[in-house]
Amino acid sequence: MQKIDIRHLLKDPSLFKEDAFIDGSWFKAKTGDTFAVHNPATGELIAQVSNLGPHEAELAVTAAENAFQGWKNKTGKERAVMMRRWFDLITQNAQDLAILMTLEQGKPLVEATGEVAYGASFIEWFAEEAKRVAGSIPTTTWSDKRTIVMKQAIGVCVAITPWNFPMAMITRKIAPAMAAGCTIVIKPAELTPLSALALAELALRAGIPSGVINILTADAEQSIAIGKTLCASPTVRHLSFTGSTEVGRILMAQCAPTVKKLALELGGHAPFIVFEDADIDAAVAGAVMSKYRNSGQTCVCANRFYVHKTVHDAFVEKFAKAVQKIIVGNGMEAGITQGPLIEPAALEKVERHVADALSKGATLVSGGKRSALGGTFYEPTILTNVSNDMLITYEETFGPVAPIMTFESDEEVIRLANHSQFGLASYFYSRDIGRIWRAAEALEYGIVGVNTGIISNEVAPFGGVKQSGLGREGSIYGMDEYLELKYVCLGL
Ligand SMILES: O=CCCCC(=O)O
Repeated sequence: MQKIDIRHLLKDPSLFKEDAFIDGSWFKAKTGDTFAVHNPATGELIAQVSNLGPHEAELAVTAAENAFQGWKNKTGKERAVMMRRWFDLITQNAQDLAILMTLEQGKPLVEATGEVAYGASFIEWFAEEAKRVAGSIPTTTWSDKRTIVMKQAIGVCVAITPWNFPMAMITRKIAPAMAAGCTIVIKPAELTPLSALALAELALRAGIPSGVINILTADAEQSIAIGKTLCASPTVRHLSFTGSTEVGRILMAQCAPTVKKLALELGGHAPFIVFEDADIDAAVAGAVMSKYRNSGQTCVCANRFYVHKTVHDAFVEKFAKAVQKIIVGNGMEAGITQGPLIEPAALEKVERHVADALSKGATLVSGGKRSALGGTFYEPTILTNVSNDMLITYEETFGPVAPIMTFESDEEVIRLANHSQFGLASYFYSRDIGRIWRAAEALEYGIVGVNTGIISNEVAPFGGVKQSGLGREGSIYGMDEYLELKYVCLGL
C-alpha cells in the first residue's frame, strides 16, 4: 500500500517521526525493519515506524540507567523548570499533536484537542509537585536516636501504554516518574506510536537530558518480546501498564522474579445508575458523554445502565433523542462527534456483544449495526430489556453500545453494580444527599462519578480496585508510585 504523506497537515512537519527515541537520539531498528501505522478512519497507510526488538529494549534500559543519577540529583525545581518548558511546547503545538492523534487513533479532532490539554495537564501538575516531595521526622520513642524518613526516586521505570489515549496515558505515567527523579522507557501501543514520538521531539526541544525519556516502537509481535525483556530486567524497578486485565496479569507474573513495583490500570465495567429522583436531562447528558466518548473505547466508559423502573421510559426516550445527534465519521472532518473503532477486531467484538444480547431478548432502540460509512464505523447503539446473562453486562465491550436494565430498590442496584470482577469507575445520578452518601460509600469502585459522566482530571486519583488494577495515577498520590521510603535511624 502506498504511504500517504501527512506532514503537510502539520504546521510543524518535523513533529512527524517514524524512528524510535533512545538516549536522546532518533533510532532505527538494527534489522532495518519497520511496521505500518494506518488511519482507522480511512485505512490509509500513514507511517512506517521502526520495529525494534529486545536488543534495543536493553539499550533503552541502559540509557535510562545511565541517565538516572544525573536526573535524580537535580533539584526538584530544576526538573520542574524543564518539565514546564515541555508543557509549554506541547501547549504551543497542541493543534499538530491533535491532528497526529486523530490520524492514528480516529477520535474526532475536538476530542483529540481535549486529550492534548488533558495530557499536558499531568506534566504541568507534576512539574509543580516535583518541588514538594517531603519526607518526615516522626517523634522518637528513643531519646538517644532520631527517626528520619526520606523519599527517593525508585529508579528506572517502564510505561506500557494503550492506543485509546495515545498521549494522556503516557504523560500520566511519565510526568510523576520524571518529577520524582526517575528515568523512563516507554513502549507505546503499536497502533498509535506517532503521538508518543512527537512528545519525545518536544521533550528534546525542552532540554530534557538524554536517556531520561526513551521510546521503543514495535509491532504487536516484537512488543511481546520487548515486554518480556523489560519485565525480566533487574535494572527496571517499576512497571506501569494501562490496558486489559488479561495482559496486566501476564505482566504481573513476568515481573514477579525481579519483584518490581507495579502500577496497573486495567479493564473496567462501569455501572451507570439513574435513581428515581435523578435529574433526567442531566443523567442523559452524562450518559452520552460517558458512554460515547472515544467511541466507547475508554476504560471508564459506562458499560451497563441501571435505570429505576419508574423513570426508565422517560430516560430511554430522551437518551435515544440525544444519541441520534451523534455524528459518525472521519474525525478530521468538522462536526464529527464519533470516530471509527480502532481496528476490525474491535468492531467484531461490538457486533458479537450486540448479536448475543439480541439473541437473548434485548430490544434494539437505536443503531445496532455497522455504519453505512463502512470501515470500522459502528452506529451509536442503545439496547433495552437487557438481562444479566448477556455478554455485554459482564465483558468490557469497548464500543458505542449502551445496554439498559431496570431496578426497583437501592439495595438491589448496588448489589448488581458491585457484581463484577472489575472495580474501576462507576456513576450514578440522584438528588438525595443521604442516598448520594450511601451509594458513594457502597460502590466497590476506585472512582465514583455523582451527577456527572466525566470524572478524569490531573488532580484526581485515577485507578481501580479488584481486577481493575493497582495504584493510582494523577493527583498528590500519583508520585508515591515512583518514590521509595527510606528510614534512617540516627544515633546521637
Ligand atoms: O482507558 C482508559 C483511559 C483513561 C481515560 C481517562 O483518563 O479518563
